[in-house]
Amino acid sequence: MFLDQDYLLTTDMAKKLFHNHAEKMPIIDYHCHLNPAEIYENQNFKDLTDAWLTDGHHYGDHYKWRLMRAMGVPERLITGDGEPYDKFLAWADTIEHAVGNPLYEWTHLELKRFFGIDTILTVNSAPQIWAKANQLLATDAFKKRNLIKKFNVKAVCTTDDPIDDLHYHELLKAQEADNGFKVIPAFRPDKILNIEQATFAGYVDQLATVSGVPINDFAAILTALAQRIDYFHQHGSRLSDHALDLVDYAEASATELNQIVAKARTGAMLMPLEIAQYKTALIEGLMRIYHQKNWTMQFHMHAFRNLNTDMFNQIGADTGFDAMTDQKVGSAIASLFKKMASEDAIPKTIMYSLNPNDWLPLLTIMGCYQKDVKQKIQLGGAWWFNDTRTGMRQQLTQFAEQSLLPNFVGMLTDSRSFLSYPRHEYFRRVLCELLGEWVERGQLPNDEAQLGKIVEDISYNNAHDYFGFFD
Ligand SMILES: O=C(O)[C@@H](O)[C@H](O)[C@H](O)C(=O)CO
Repeated sequence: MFLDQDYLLTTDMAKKLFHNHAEKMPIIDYHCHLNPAEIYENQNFKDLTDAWLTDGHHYGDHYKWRLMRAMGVPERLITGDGEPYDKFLAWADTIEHAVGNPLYEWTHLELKRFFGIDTILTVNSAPQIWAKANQLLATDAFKKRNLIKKFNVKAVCTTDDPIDDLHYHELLKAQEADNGFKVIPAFRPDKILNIEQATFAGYVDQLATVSGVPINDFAAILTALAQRIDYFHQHGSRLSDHALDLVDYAEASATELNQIVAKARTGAMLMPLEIAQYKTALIEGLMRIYHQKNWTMQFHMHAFRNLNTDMFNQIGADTGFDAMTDQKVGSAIASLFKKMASEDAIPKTIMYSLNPNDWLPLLTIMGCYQKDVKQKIQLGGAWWFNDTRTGMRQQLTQFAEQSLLPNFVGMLTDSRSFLSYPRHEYFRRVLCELLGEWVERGQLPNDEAQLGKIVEDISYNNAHDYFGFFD
């Protein structure tokens, strides 16, 4: 039956693995886009539209927005100034047509798990669901921090700019014992990496001011970033994240790098080679620092961002107008890791690619550099457009076929919504379903104890041990 207790659990072993092992495990959500200020302010959502579709801070769920556009919903009812109930009704109409899309299951899982609503969301059922959900959203139990607590979340990693003062992380640290979960900043230096962006010159000046490091050459950029990494480390950070939309590798001398930085700071257009040389050197410099501090580095690769120029100009980035690129990744990543391995300066690394065709090349390259730490280098969970049962099964299967799946640090929400924690349940069900199938085919022993330990480790224990957030 739809989303019943054995949903996705197609074998006896799958049922045992989920109900006896996965279900009880806490959550470490090590990559998301929740706003730390919103976590600290701990308000209630105004209504289900505020919680699901947009919270006014432009932190809305663009996964939903994308589907609404496919339904022909006018933009005013998506990111515009439409009435909240009209936006919700448009979402109800959209979700009726989202069969086979994970958002159909996620939406109804969220209604079940947060609100106790088993009714299927349709245009006809929308009024009653709107009324019941909004009534609950107004209660203390639905304050934003309580939504996190409800799912036994032990750590939330936000995505933060190097010049952020982490003020809200400091305030939340003081309340950590009461909250029962950590809010940990992840160091996301996209703005200093993206030298081709018009914002680069101004951002370098901001970085110099915040770090107190005068920046007159390339080396000073890394010195300033090292200072900010220390600041993040003092605030509990142990994790960085890089959006590498294109992945190129090109070496350069110190003189060439200084010339590239100087040229970029004038606002001049750079050549592709210059961009690749700068980004290669910056990533290498950061890898040395991360390795020295025992941090984990994440690469989010091959997003084709902001493909609708008109909409980007109107409502900005991360609004549902992205895709995946088909650039080949292997040679650049192999060159980078070969260079850094020669210096023994590869940090713990999790690599995600938006294009699943990259996963096998990446897994084979990772196998060349595993060292010292259990599963030091990992293929990241099925990301964004791959955050589906199909994508998860492929990522888990290829991870297992090329390396050691029991060492995987598991899933993350990567979400802007406080209601997304059932995505961990969805992932854990897919994992248990897959392991159960392997047992049924005789590929694995029918050993609940052995497989149950693996499920508990992938669900929580591996992330706890790998990231060092609790050390
Ligand atoms: O971290 C990223 O670059 C992506 O996750 C990006 O933020 C995207 O908007 C997203 O949230 C996909 O889930």
